Amino acid sequence: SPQTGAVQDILYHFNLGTKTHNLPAMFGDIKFVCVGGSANRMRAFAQFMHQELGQPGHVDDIRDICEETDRYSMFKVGPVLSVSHGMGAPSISIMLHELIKLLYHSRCRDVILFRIGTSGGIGLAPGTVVITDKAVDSFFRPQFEQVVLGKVIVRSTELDEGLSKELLQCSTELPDIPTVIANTMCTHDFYEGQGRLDGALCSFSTEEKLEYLRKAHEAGVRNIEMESTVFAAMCRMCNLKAAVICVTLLNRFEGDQISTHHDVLVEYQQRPQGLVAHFIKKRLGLMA
Ligand SMILES: O=P(O)(O)O[C@H]1O[C@H](CO)[C@@H](O)[C@H]1O
Ligand SMILES: O=c1cc[nH]c(=O)[nH]1
Repeated sequence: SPQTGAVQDILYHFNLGTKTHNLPAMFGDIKFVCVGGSANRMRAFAQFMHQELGQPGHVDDIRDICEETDRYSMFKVGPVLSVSHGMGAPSISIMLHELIKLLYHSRCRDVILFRIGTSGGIGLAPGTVVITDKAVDSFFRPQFEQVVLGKVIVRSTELDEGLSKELLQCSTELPDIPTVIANTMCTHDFYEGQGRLDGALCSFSTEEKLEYLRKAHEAGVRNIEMESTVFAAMCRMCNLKAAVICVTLLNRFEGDQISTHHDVLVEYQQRPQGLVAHFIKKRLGLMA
């Protein structure tokens, strides 16, 4: 970008900057970045990684690097950065602009990014982990459209196939993480945008909903969430290896409401985290 070499760069939503912080000293050793919607999940993931990597100190001492702002949360555990991105494309897009600049200013090399999230499944048992093959839009196209200067720019959402396969291999080495590689549909809404009948507004019938989900299934889509296309597109444009790993909370052929018990949902959310932790430990040569 023409501006990243400027005298000062302020990463406003992180409350970090090149003049105020020694970014290479703070982040220069980062090799893995994990992102997900919720700040609490990303804190829990950092605490989990702290244990998994046998880091010194107490988990309760892992502080939110962005605590001065409540837009995003960020935690660092050795070579792993865990960052929240909120819900939807605009929120993750802003975060990724600043994250990618942070990695650039910190002179990080060979970083892998993972989105560890939740999703609605299509024809899968709840709790199944989906590693994204193609991230597709609501028309099942593997692309992300961004309006720039009043014009639509179309970017490819292709992800790293080798990385996805390596993650699938990791899932076979762990107990109780049913995992598939499949297409993920990214929408701009949780309710009507995902064909839900239970929003404040609904403009279609049950049969029309099911027909859309069937079409998605035919296009190889097995889960629906709200950030994968922009995440894939931005990482690809910046030559960063990336993967999307989301657990399904329900089977959308069977309903719209997420009525599963809270404890079960918490366990489901830990599945992508366990998978990525296993991958990271293998990459770091920490497996027995
Ligand atoms: O589990 P996270 O990462 O929050 O992501 C999913 O959950 C949110 C909707 O509940 C959307 O942001 C969707 O993409
Ligand atoms: O159905 C779901 C569940 C989680 N996240 C989504 O975007 N959709």
